[in-house]
Amino acid sequence: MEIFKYMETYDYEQLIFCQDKTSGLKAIIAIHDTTLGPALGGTRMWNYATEEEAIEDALRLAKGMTYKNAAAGLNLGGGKTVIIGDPLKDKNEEMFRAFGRFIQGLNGRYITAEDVGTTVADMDLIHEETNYVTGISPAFGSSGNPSPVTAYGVYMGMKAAAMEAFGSDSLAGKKVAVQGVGNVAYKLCEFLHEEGAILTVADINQASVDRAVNEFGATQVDVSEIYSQDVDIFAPCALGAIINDETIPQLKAKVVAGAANNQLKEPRHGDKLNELGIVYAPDYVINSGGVMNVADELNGYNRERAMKRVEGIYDTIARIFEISKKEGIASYAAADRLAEDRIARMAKSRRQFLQNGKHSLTNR
Ligand SMILES: NC(=O)C1=CN([C@@H]2O[C@H](COP(=O)(O)OP(=O)(O)OC[C@H]3O[C@@H](n4cnc5c(N)ncnc54)[C@H](O)[C@@H]3O)[C@@H](O)[C@H]2O)C=CC1
Ligand SMILES: O=C(O)CCC(=O)C(=O)O
Repeated sequence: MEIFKYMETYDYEQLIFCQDKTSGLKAIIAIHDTTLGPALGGTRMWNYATEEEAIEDALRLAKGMTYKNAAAGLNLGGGKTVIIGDPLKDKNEEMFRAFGRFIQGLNGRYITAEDVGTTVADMDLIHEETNYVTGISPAFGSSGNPSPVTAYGVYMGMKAAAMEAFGSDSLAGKKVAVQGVGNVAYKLCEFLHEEGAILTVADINQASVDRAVNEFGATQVDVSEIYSQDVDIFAPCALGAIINDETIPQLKAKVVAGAANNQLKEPRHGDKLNELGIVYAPDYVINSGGVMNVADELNGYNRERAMKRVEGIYDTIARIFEISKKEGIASYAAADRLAEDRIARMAKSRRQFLQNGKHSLTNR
């Protein structure tokens, strides 16, 4: 991989490698764009097969956060960290504290949070060394685990997508197939069940499935059968790249709305959904409740204020469908346009401010 070429092509600002021999820390912090503010994005811990794979993941995820934060209306840029290692075997206190010191060294350019493989307890360790961390324990006056809030945002976004597809945002009686019933989807299923939706679930973890079956009357299907269920809504809440050439022909659902990041294998798969008249709620918008929640900590956490912002995901998704129809583009492209326009407007207004400042200085 030619790193500088890649960074130049996709406008990355900074890539930082952090190594600590004592703890075994090998972390890569990618900062994509800080036009809107400091880069905020979680830390993923994963057993990457190669260093190149880890770098690519960090870069790809950081760019995703630029778009997610911009579309969410946050004054934050995009960044992400990957730690190379097995989250079940390789974690230790020194590792997260060493990582905290590296973050502190960036003096606020990057703020971290949880992601796959990291927990609130890990964030608390980072917090021993730096304040540039969110998603720490409620004991510190913070927001804690973001998953239930993410789930509420997905529920709101799913309602907006139902409005678009069915002319009503009521999910009562709607059949929903949920792929993966982990932290986010468990809570999503609770919201859906309370409203009277009929649930079908699949997960590689039988205990997670059993919980949804017992508590919400869900029907279990094999993981390979979740795409082809005769349902109204497909909610991907596990893996990325699950909307692809193999799965699209299987879909009977009229709506795709779920929590998973990077759902489209390639942009053309979003175009295909659009051609088929399947309403797709763009992933980084519908799942932005988590980041809205942790970002609220930066102003002194207020649950009510955070939830109010998360509720707004309904309107943002509805607006994206409007842009999509008006411009004749797929919803994923409309979401990108919304995010890019906001960044461009802010960059312009900042430039004007700087120019004005410079003129007044020159005139003195
Ligand atoms: N937790 C949060 O606040 C946020 C989560 N997301 C995304 O939402 C998704 C879910 O996140 P969490 O619930 O936190 O993760 P999780 O790890 O708690 O849940 C994922 C579930 O998917 C299951 N799974 C894995 N492979 C599967 C397969 N092939 N078929 C069916 N199920 C499978 C796992 O067993 C697990 O139960 C992820 O893509 C994550 O990146 C996005 C934004 C925020
Ligand atoms: O939700 C979080 O914990 C942090 C934000 C983030 O990294 C994400 O939304 O993917």
